Amino acid sequence: MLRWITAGESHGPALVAVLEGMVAGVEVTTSDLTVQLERRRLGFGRSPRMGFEADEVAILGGVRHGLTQGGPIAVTIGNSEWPKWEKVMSADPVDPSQLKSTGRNEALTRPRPGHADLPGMQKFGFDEARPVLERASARETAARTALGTVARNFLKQVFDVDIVSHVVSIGGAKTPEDAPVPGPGDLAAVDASPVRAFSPEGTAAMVAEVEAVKDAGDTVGGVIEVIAYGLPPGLGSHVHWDRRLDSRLAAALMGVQAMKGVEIGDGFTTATRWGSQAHDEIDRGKGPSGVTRRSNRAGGLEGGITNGEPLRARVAMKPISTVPKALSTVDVRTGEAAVAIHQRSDVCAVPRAGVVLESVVALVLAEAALEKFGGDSLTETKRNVAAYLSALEARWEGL
Ligand SMILES: Cc1cc2nc3c(=O)[nH]c(=O)nc-3n(C[C@H](O)[C@H](O)[C@H](O)COP(=O)(O)O)c2cc1C
Ligand SMILES: C=C(O[C@@H]1CC(C(=O)O)=C[C@@H](OP(=O)(O)O)[C@H]1O)C(=O)O
Repeated sequence: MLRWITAGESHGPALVAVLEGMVAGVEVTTSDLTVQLERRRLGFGRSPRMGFEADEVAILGGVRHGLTQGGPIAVTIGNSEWPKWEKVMSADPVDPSQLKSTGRNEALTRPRPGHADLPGMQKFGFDEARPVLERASARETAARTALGTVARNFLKQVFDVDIVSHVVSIGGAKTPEDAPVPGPGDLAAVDASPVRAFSPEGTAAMVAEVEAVKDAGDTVGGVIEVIAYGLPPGLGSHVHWDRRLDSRLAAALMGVQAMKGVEIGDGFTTATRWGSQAHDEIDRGKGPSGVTRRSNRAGGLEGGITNGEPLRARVAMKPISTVPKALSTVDVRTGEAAVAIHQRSDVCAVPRAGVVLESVVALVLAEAALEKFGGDSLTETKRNVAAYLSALEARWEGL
């Protein structure tokens, strides 16, 4: 069983993350983590913090001499701004009426619509939003990205899997329907686009959209596609709802802040098609499992099991909730109508969210791979994979 957990506040000293259940012998270095954390800071529309946040990453346990050891892998990511926030995070919040000017340790009593602020205050009995927003913040996705890097390395070293993502749309600006999607080696080209889109037309349209939104003092969401190349058939299972890989991927993807919809393969479009146009017909072929498909509308999953085709998931992200243009709220201190608190914020985090989504997909796929193939060392897992794949091929011998 692979488990991952994170802790830490957005403006606390550091984020902490642990990955438990990874086999020994996976090559991973601090610089691998740094590369992915740097990618997560990319993108047109990112927050001012992403310009200076250094993501001071350290591996504290579970890796020696560049190899996982089979024990829990512990990572910390220091927050560059901690010295500036230490006082705010330790002091009692001050009633805004007692402050001469707005200050950082002002009690946050004007909850922001679209954030966890108000339901979190109600649920936990807080009279201001700071304790909620510190943990609800998507700063936490840095921790999942770091752990996802270990999972990504494992998948690459076992199966030569490549996980890529690209932005399909931002607001009303879209990649053209017939534009090619990135292949296994195209991640650098996607990252070179300011909005992490694969088509030049899509990039131009989305950059213009983000600029217009920013000028209007607004925020915007979009759709990201994640694709995993190189998976064998047989990960996940049809036998029970919580073993289905599609349900597990959807939970992990929806578990990322601001994600509001997940579509596997052609998803909602498939619901409009007739059956003869909806599925992926099978031919004998030279694929690793002796068959090929005429299409990949299912996005690589049938019955909750990978079928050997590229796995495709599209994820809808809502617009950033901290809208510069004032949103109406109620001040919980006075009960009166008010304008929601606003601090610095992303205008559009869709491009960088793609890197987070790749990481959570890597974690779920690594977990499913370890369930299917087991092993305590990378060598053992690889041996099990090789035996399985040769049994699949042998199925067709003489036919
Ligand atoms: C990578 C990333 C960056 C984000 N940056 C911000 C931000 O700067 N400001 C903000 O208000 N929300 C930001 N969000 C979204 C909020 O955290 C999210 O709207 C909040 O958790 C409430 O959404 P939920 O109801 O889906 O959890 C970001 C989300 C992601 C994935
Ligand atoms: C810090 C990150 O994203 C943050 C996510 C976020 C939010 O409300 O979710 C609000 C902003 O934080 P701050 O209020 O400190 O400017 C973003 O910068 C990060 O992704 O590393």
